[in-house]
Amino acid sequence: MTTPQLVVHRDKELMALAAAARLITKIVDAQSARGTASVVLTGGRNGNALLAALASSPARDAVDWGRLDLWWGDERFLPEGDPERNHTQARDELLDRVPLDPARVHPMPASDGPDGDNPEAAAERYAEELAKAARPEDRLGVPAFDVLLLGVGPDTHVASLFPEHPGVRETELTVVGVRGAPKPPPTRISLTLPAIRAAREVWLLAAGEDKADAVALALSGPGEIQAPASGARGTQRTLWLLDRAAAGRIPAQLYPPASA
Ligand SMILES: O=C(O)[C@H](O)[C@@H](O)[C@H](O)[C@H](O)COP(=O)(O)O
Repeated sequence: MTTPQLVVHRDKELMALAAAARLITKIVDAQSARGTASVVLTGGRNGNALLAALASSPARDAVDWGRLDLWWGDERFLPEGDPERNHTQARDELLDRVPLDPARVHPMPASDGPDGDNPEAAAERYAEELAKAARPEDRLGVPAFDVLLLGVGPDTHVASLFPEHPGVRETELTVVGVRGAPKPPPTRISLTLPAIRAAREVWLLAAGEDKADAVALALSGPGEIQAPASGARGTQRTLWLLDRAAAGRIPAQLYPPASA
């Protein structure tokens, strides 16, 4: 697994702007090399701040929006259009403002969809959608995402994989239903760590003093069951995008020398 790389920015606003610029460049490079790009979005304040920064970036339309595949790392299992859904928030921040190809935008199922209020069935449906999009050479029946974004919770959760919960222990399925999540709402759908680890690059976003303990813990080597963020690694790159407040308790030997 790739060793985590750390980049520390002055504050959360600058982190969002810099992460958005980084993502634009990544997508442009992928589209130039392969004619397409795929990104997995995350919910939460930092994930949404990145999308907002992307939407207002002067370089925004360097991206060929019609050749971008968008997936989600997790979703709150609520009715379509619910303001609490990550998909709804992503649409408000970015998706409804750029000319995406709707066929290439893959929201996770809603609780009023074909599977009703059964998160396990909805998770299975999403796993099938991922498998259909995967190429023969992709591992696990998951496309090799160019960038998979993850916010990091104060308990070191990523997506909807919480410490010591069943979802973080899953080693076979690529998508799981989550019940009784400590972070409301309690019912969710989430990629599993094996699916997350199929991504070329995994970028973890953490800003604010309330994340300092989680960042220090996740980087200091406990297992992924106790600290799910520590198991979120890309096949080519694992990048932690932090602000100084969230980086405040990282062990000295890990603190990047050239931090902003
Ligand atoms: O559905 C969700 O809530 C997210 O996917 C979740 O994993 C989030 O990214 C983290 O909880 C960090 O959230 P903040 O960035 O708001 O702290």
